Amino acid sequence: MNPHTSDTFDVPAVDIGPYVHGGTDADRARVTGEIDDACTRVGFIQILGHRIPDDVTDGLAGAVDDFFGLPLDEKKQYRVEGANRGYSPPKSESLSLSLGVESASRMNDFFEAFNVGTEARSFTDLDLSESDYGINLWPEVADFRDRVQAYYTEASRVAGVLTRIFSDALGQDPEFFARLTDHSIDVLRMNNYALPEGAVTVDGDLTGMGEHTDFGIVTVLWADCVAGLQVLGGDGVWHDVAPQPGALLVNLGDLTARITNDRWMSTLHRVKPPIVDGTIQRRRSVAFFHDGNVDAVISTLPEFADDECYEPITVRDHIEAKLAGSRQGKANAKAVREAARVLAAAGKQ
Ligand SMILES: O=C(O)CCC(=O)C(=O)O
Ligand SMILES: [Fe+2]
Repeated sequence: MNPHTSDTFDVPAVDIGPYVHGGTDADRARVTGEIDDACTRVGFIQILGHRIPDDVTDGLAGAVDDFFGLPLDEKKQYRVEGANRGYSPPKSESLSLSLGVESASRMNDFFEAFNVGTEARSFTDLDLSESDYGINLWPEVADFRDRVQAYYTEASRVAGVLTRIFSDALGQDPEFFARLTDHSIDVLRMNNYALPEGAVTVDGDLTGMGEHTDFGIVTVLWADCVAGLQVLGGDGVWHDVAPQPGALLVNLGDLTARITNDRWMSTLHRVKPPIVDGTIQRRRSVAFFHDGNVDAVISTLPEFADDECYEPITVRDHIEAKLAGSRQGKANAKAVREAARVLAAAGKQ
């Protein structure tokens, strides 16, 4: 364990079963109370009772292995310029710039990723632009598409259950989040943290994935059991976090923090995979980002508003500013609150 992290950090576990397969009002009230507590204190939750079948997650992990096992030159054929889709090679992104923290003069994150997501054309009754959503590019890897889509469907279902719980936990009408997400920009990002033996010196700046907050409403994260994910606690210290057996890690994104004026937390996190005998231990994760309708205006609910409220913003404008940071190196000047938290923690690393 990193000497500057601590094992006393608790990511609360919540069994959402009563919202997945039914339960009494009291069971549901227990779930909303626990979710409210976890979102208020931590912003990360271990979710149990999600009922994603093991064979679906096994299929996802196999698809991830098959794709990232391809030679780099082959993977690079799946790059898509200008859209949040396809392959991102190591060191093509710098997540800390999505926060406007000026730590980087080059792209420092060594993760490689493959993104798929919701396409505008799947909403046949709406006039949406593919430039806001993106067209998927599927690699020529046997059964990749079927295996990834099977998991995508499940992750999307779980995100829907979570936002239903959020509506109740925030005392809103049950359809509050459904209205913001009925043509949501959703992206599934498969991450692989691995560099060939001897290929790299992990110096001060190079990192698995730089510190960031997630951009949207909620993220559903599957990760293998290799250490590396670190979460910034309320104590200003980075803590190691791994999923419990059978659990998915869920964290809130910036848009939910805006809706609640930071009563619920969009928590900073980063990935530093362990280095054993000079080699980075391979780690895999798959994040399902549920970001909301491109044209939804995200405003703070009146009951959480105060003098320092966030300005209303469309999902489109918010996501564009964040991606311009991580992908194009344009520091996001609007992430003032998140950047301040990273800088405050810097002295404690
Ligand atoms: O790899 C992980 O555990 C986290 C990945 C992550 O934070 C992200 O993709 O936004
Ligand atoms: Fe993240």
